Amino acid sequence: MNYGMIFIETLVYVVKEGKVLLIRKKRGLGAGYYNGIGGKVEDGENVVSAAIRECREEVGITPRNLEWMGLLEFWNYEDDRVESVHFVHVFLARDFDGTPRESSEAEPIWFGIDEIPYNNMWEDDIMWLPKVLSDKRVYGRFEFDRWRLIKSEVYEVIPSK
Ligand SMILES: Nc1nc2c([nH]c(=O)n2[C@H]2C[C@H](O)[C@@H](COP(=O)(O)OP(=O)(O)OP(=O)(O)O)O2)c(=O)[nH]1
Repeated sequence: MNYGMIFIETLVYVVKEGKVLLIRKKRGLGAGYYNGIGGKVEDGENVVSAAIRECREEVGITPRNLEWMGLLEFWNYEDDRVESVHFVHVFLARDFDGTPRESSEAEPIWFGIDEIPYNNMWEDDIMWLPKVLSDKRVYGRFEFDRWRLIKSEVYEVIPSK
């Protein structure tokens, strides 16, 4: 959903047999980084249907039973001006249909939970993704200047699951 500079987005982490499915993003913002599967919610979609569509488009799988794990806010500044604000809903999926395949946007790769390549990921991920993968819900607010992290706040959502 694009309200000018405000975006509603999704991120899905598929976890199965002690591994998490990440993508290596091939283009756009964050290209070259490993990330969960996701993108912008489009007009007429709800957040869950967008999360499912992005999984199908990016890696050809359909997640089952998405569990909502939290909300992240990414505020990107250019000097003192807000360039864009991204509200990102994070989900876990413990099962899926289909077989992960590469697309023009993403290459899917499984990582052991202890082998997640945080130094090739967005800087904030190490502050909240371990909590999500330990089944904790999170709320995070991050400020960036030209997409370099300058401020962070992370909370576990209480009551937890
Ligand atoms: N893990 C993580 N994900 C982030 C961070 N910042 C950020 O925008 N993302 C995610 C949220 C969205 O899932 C994704 C945005 O991807 P995108 O702009 O390519 O969206 P899209 O697939 O709809 O692409 P497009 O059609 O606009 O090209 O990146 C971050 O700091 N950490």
